[in-house]
Amino acid sequence: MSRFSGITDNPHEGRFHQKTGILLTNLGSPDAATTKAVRVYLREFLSDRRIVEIPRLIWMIILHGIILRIRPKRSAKLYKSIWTEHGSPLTHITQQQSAKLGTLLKQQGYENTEVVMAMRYGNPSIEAGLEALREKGFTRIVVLPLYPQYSSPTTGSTFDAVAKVLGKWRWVPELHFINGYHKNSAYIDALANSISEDLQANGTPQKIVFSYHGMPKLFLDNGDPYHCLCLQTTRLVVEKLGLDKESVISTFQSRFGKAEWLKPYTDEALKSFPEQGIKDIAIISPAFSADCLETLEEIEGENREIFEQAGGEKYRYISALNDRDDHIEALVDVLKPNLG
Ligand SMILES: C=CC1=C(C)c2cc3[nH]c(cc4nc(cc5[nH]c(cc1n2)c(C)c5CCC(=O)O)C(CCC(=O)O)=C4C)c(C)c3C=C
Ligand SMILES: [Fe+2]
Ligand SMILES: [Fe+2]
Repeated sequence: MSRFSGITDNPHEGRFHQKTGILLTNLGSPDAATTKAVRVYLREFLSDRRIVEIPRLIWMIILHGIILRIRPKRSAKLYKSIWTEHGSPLTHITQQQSAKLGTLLKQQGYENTEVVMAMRYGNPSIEAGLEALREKGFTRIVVLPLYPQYSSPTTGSTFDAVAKVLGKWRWVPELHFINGYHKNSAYIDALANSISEDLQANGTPQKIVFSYHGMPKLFLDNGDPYHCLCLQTTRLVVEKLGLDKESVISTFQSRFGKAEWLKPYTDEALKSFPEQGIKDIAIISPAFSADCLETLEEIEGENREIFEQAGGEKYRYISALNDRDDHIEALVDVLKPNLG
């Protein structure tokens, strides 16, 4: 058998058309909200060298000896609390985004495009997504990871997965990899719109918290730009809305393990607000392009409780951009320079 795979029924001229396949990716979820499915998912996720950088042998002992014995049960319970009739919110919303993006591209005149969604961990896999595009004859592929702020554990890891698959292909496609869009003006507009809609409906809170997914501080120290890109997104949204700088804060959530992560931590900030007299807040998570465990359970549930137990009175979560029209328009804007 050959080392490299290919489609062998090439109709010669037929495969050289200028069609662009778009692979829309996100992080991924377990296949079900069960301990077993979560264990499979976490094994793949936490074995990724971009996610956990501690020496391999030590990490494998910790992962298989401790974490995969304890965490799946706990995480499955959390997943159960957010699971819907369509399954994982993250997967379902990514499917909706993918369908709407495909339609909007066609409406805007990009007839020769097709969108396929894939997940970095779990299903549908990046390999399946790329294979589907190859089967359909796309020899030009744009990969758009739905992480506005580049980071090595997310965007970098998606690149690894794409490269691993394409490294086995005989005919490597013309590849465009979008490594972020944290300051794209249409993305900033969509965030600003979602905030101003909330302010109009619910009034202006004392503080707007921009809570980004965290990462070990060591990644920043070693050159990961994510922290700076997050702060830049916040600044641009604040400027767009003409907000007072003092009325917003950028924080980092979802700590994992004992090492120091990016600060300030969301939960600690929320706990400290009421004693400073800040009892009315709105919270938004711009790094999540779709609602998921980390927003629906952690921000909506756990963090609300922390704030209220500390004496907070009004707490509202502003949803991820999900399949809002202005979000899908922003994705088209991000894609445009790569559509040929
Ligand atoms: C272990 C280290 C982790 C790093 C570094 C990390 C970075 C990171 N993650 C996202 C986006 C998401 N993460 C999600 C879940 C999740 N993240 C980690 C760990 C790290 N993430 C774990 C172990 C989990 C699984 C849930 C759990 O068991 O607690 C999700 C949600 C997935 C879902 O199914 O809903 C997203 C999305 C970003 C943007 C990021 C960047 C620094
Ligand atoms: Fe994460
Ligand atoms: Fe920074």
